[in-house]
Amino acid sequence: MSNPLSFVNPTPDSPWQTYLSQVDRVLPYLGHLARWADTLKRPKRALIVDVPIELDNGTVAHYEGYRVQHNLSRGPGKGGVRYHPDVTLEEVMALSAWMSIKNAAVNLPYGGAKGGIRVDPKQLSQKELEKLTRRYTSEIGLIIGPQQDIPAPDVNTNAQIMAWMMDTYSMNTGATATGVVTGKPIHLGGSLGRVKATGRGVFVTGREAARKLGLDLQGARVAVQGFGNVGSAAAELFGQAGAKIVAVQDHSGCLINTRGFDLSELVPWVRQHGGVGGFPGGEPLTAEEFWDVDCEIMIPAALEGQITADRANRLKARLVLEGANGPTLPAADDILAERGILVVPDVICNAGGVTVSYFEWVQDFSSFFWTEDEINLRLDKIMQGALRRIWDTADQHGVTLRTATFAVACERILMAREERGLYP
Ligand SMILES: NC(=O)C1=CN([C@@H]2O[C@H](COP(=O)(O)OP(=O)(O)OC[C@H]3O[C@@H](n4cnc5c(N)ncnc54)[C@H](OP(=O)(O)O)[C@@H]3O)[C@@H](O)[C@H]2O)C=CC1
Ligand SMILES: O=C(O)CCC(=O)C(=O)O
Repeated sequence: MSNPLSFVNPTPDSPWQTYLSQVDRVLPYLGHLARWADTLKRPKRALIVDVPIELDNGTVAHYEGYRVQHNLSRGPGKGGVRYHPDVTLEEVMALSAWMSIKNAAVNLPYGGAKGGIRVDPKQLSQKELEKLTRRYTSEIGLIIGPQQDIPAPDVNTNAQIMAWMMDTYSMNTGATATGVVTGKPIHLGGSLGRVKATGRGVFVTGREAARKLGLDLQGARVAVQGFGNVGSAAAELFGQAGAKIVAVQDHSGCLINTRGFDLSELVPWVRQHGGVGGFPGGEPLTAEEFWDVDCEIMIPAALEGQITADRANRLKARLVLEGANGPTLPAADDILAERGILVVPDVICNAGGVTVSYFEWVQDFSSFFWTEDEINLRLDKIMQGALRRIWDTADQHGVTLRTATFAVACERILMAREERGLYP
């Protein structure tokens, strides 16, 4: 059970505890900035809101919603909104903190924020989902805005939900504010390339990491957990590069196909049926067997805490690409490092989404829109440059890519904190 009233006493094995232990590991590399490190260990601001809606059957239901702004030293808050029955304040705190690190690692002019509602959206009608989104947006309207904090999609949220958020915020403030959220539909100020951007970033960082390992993507076997926005887009790009997607898993099922799935059939199947379960082009596996699959690349692209110590000991992959936020527990991280399995951490691996969100925000301000080629080229360049800098830091200190990413990012955040000073 989470302890929502304390920033400093995390629930064991919670995402917030994982994040705090990742910060502790970077302290030796922060030099004089380490004196500011406690700034990173508590969010700047955490808002809990009650979201009441009238259901289609006439009853009133209350949902708990959150928006946490972890750090705003480098710019407005930025980060997605998650709808999931397991969302807690502690989880949103961790997700917002990872956004601070991620945005700084890629050198975007943002702080870190994240939001969520504890709800199973699959139980709601489209009308109820719209009411929930609009009420939540009004409640967090106190702290969001194009220059304050800019939400975006995350698990179980999408362009339609961003459109409702943008419309609600605009109605409440009296002017259309396209820059208040990113990940919008294209004709409402959305950016080309945003839907697949996170998966593209996973692919770009994965391709660079594979090159370093001397791992040929042609014929490489890839396992993907979570076949939603991130997992499916990454799978398609690896497929196009000649890799074989040999195992996929989500809540609806877990499948293996050692010859490689036909993605031109699997992707539409998932769109139509809501999950991989029942897809005829593969053999069923148990959820636990997924972690034993023979593969070169493992892409966790679902939720936090999936790679436990036990699973880390069993993993066959040479390369783990963290499409999800926080998929690896700290003990598992150590085991993977000892076993020589390279992990490209979430805070750089899945930064492609927020990078194209940044492009969207910039395009909205200038009302001048770029082509998809321009977006993908700029994304590739930024991701490759950020990864190169992180790799140099890892080599310099002899640390993992995760600690190196934290070192680069925390230095940028704390330098901004120091230069801005403490007093109003
Ligand atoms: N969207 C984005 O731009 C970004 C997302 N991320 C991160 O990527 C991850 C996935 O997000 P996204 O693809 O957007 O979300 P989606 O809602 O599009 O997809 C989530 C996927 O994960 C699956 N899933 C959820 N829980 C489990 C579980 N316990 N075991 C197996 N599969 C599970 C879902 O399956 P089912 O529907 O069956 O539950 C679904 O396939 C999250 O960690 C998110 O924070 C990171 C950066 C940006
Ligand atoms: O696009 C964004 O602003 C944020 C995406 C996000 O939530 C994430 O990177 O985890």
